[in-house]
Amino acid sequence: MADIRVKICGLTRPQDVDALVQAGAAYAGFNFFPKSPRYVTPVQARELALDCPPGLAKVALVVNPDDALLDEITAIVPLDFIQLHGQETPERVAEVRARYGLPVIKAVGLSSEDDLPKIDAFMAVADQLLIDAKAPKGAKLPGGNGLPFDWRLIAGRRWPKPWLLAGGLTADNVAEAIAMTGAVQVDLASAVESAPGVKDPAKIAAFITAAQADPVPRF
Ligand SMILES: O=C(O)c1ccccc1NCC(=O)[C@H](O)[C@H](O)COP(=O)(O)O
Repeated sequence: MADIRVKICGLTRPQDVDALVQAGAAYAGFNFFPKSPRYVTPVQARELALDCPPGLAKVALVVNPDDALLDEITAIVPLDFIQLHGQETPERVAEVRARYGLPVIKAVGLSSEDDLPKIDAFMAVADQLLIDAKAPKGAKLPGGNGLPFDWRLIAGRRWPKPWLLAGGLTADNVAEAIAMTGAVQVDLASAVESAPGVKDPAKIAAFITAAQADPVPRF
């Protein structure tokens, strides 16, 4: 079994936490973006986070949050990471890290080579990066759109900090995505749902099995 760590984003119900634990996920993401079908209030997230056992890291996903929102969330939700998934600057990433004393995962959206310099800029200040597909123009959500980016953009690249591959990953394509990019951590939201915001335990288990399957040797 390959040592691939899986983050599932957008849990909304207690049974979602159970499904992650059963399947062996490494990270559970709680989404605080109000327009998302995966949105949870801080009070709901607290209940879910309290159900997470040690070994399942709890991540708060926020989009361009002000301090008031982060104060509200961090006051009641036990967290292991803050994930910044908007247009935050490197300076804001550093500020959030310092103010809340939590490691920050910064999402970076890619659609072309022009986006690659952002990776180095955020590597310098964030604890981890989440390398995702850039949301299409006019999309309602800045992430969680179920769309992959061209993995060849990052094939063969290596960075000094941990990172997660995201964007349109499914049980059918995750092995190829890992083989092409060298990712050891992967993140997804939509492909493990039966409807937007409703996680499906069978899809979660199938995805994690596929992600952690030993790679087929290529001759
Ligand atoms: O999932 C959302 O609804 C969402 C809303 C606003 C900002 C980010 C959001 N998701 C971020 C994630 O970390 C997703 O897991 C990532 O973008 C991959 O999503 P998917 O392509 O659906 O697997």
